[in-house]
Amino acid sequence: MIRFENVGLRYGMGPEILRDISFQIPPSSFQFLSGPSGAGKTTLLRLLFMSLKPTRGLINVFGKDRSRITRQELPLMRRRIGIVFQDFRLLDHMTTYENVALPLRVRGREEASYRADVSELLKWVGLGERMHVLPPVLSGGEKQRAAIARALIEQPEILLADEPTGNVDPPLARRLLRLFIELNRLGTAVVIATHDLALMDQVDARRMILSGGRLDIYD
Ligand SMILES: Nc1ncnc2c1ncn2[C@@H]1O[C@H](COP(=O)(O)OP(=O)(O)OP(=O)(O)O)[C@@H](O)[C@H]1O
Repeated sequence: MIRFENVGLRYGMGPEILRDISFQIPPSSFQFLSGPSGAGKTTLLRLLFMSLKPTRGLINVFGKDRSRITRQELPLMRRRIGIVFQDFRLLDHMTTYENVALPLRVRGREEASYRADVSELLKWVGLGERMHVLPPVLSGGEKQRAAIARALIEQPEILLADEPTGNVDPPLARRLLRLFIELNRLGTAVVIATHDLALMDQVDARRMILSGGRLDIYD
């Protein structure tokens, strides 16, 4: 589904943050991406989401060579990838419901065609009662779940989540993890960047560990 071959990345003239990174994300797989702070987890997620280009190596996304994907093709490809950013990136002047529905609205879909889907998804992440409030009044965990719902509304084939349990207490972290596992059971590939060892210990999943610019994989 996504394949990296000897990928390297440096920002500007800086040092190489990622070096000779090779791995595959198979369809319907579940993996954690871990490593110390500054190891390059967010950078690797950005390469997966195609918001960064590698400085060397090959990246193949859904059968296409990344270097041949045009700017025009990118939005369509990205629709197949859901991403939850570390800082959520919710729009404060729109309700939770509107935030989640936004990707569909942008595509010109009629509200009547998606209203039930958005409501159902918000109920699934436990925000049924918070649908019509603005993000500033949501708790950190609620914002996190709203961001997850927005990433899932277009039924992506792969979900990338950057420290999704970073701002929540352990019971909520377990609940979010159950949500990701359930999503994975339904067929979505999941990549969770985290340095929460306790979280990783709860699932027997593949671990991709970044350190010193290199990636080690433990299946
Ligand atoms: N836009 C940028 N320009 C220059 N350097 C950057 C940029 N973004 C990240 N870096 C550097 O790249 C390295 C990796 O950063 P990255 O955010 O990918 O690490 P991380 O593993 O996600 O860290 P954390 O766990 O703290 O979120 C760091 O040294 C960081 O300072």
